[in-house]
Amino acid sequence: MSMELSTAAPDAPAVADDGVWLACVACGETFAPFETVRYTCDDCDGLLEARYAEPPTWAEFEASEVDRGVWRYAAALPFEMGVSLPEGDTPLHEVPRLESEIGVSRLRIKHEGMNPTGSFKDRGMTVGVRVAKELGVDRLACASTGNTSAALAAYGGRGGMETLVLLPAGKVAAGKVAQAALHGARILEVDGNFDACLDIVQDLAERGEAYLLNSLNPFRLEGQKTIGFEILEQFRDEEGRFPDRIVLPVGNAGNTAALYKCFRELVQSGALDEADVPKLTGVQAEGAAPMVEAIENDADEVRRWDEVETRATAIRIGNPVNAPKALPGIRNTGGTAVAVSDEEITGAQRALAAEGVGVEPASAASVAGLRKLRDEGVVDDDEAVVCLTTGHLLKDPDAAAAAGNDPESVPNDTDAVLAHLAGER
Ligand SMILES: Cc1ncc(COP(=O)(O)O)c(C=O)c1O
Ligand SMILES: N[C@@H](CCOP(=O)(O)O)C(=O)O
Repeated sequence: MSMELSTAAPDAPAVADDGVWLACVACGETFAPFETVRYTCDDCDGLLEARYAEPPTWAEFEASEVDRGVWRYAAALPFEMGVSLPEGDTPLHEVPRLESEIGVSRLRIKHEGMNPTGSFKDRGMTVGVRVAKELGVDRLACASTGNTSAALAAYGGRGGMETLVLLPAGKVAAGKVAQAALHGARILEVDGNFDACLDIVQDLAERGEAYLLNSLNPFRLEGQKTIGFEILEQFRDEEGRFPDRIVLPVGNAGNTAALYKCFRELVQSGALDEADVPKLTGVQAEGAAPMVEAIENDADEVRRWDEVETRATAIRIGNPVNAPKALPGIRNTGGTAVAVSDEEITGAQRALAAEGVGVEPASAASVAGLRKLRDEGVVDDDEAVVCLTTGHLLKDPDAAAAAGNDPESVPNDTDAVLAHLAGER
């Protein structure tokens, strides 16, 4: 089964339902999409992806009844509408000071922290929960470093379903645990890292105890694919040109896989020239960088890291399950991957915040990675770049407080406040 950028649109197999089916990216076997719950290939256990008889065109998006957000791109999704809050339509910020400091021809920040629960996961959940309804399941579950659990709890709650989230104990930022709790999820804290939580959730799903809504679920990635459509439309409207490169943080590698799928579908329909496909450039924290290791070693598979650590807890992941989809995405678009230190991440978080863009640490990894690749000469000064920032600053208030200014105590008196500001004590 080809994961090449440029392949002809596939003919619909007999199992297709209204022009949609699931295909194994490893062996090519096809499956009916909504007949039974399935996450991986029955034959070889490979990853599945949704396929469409008609890949999408810009004209279909422009003709959409929904004028913004994820469901504007329904022509590229398995349904016309999902369980929606609504999500998507996030801003593409200009950051002139960072642009000139890093030294690229154009830099924009796609701030996915502006989604309803504060991260890109909402785009996946609106589709994933819709599919869960189609399949008739009643309990949804995920493993999470935090954001997936917040989105699952909100969208599952909205859909009137039971939600169960497994978190690595003590390793999830406060804002995210609070979201999952208030949106009504049952929270299980596991004495292990995210990858261990995902192993358990996969076992639960295989035993039919819950419907898994991590990015191993191919329909989650269909929703996340709309980040790509939106970036291309926003960037093109603004400048009449597509970005040369999209830089993004990588954890479980779902977004990398989803963006690559977006580009492949547009190339298939003729909506995007292969030469205009942005270079997918992944960034990981040094303490959790198995994808970077695989790219640097030109390896076909990613080695699972059992010990992972980083201040950017959202990407504290050692076994990126979407690697078989994401590695071709990086390679076939001419991109690369780079690891950054926690200090570099915090520096980028501060620089974004100074321009009014508040992001959580994992999100700032994209900007830290761009800075590093520019310093190393991997990124050219004439490139137009979009950095994806994946989650909102308030997700991790402790990290924000630690990276920001300390509050100063002053007396309850205006003259004393003025004296304090003038440097007298
Ligand atoms: C804020 C944030 N950024 C980045 C990532 C990594 O995204 P992906 O797993 O799609 O690589 C995650 C979760 O994995 C996240 O929560
Ligand atoms: N950062 C993620 C990790 C799980 O990723 P998923 O995309 O596979 O759900 C999170 O927020 O939990």
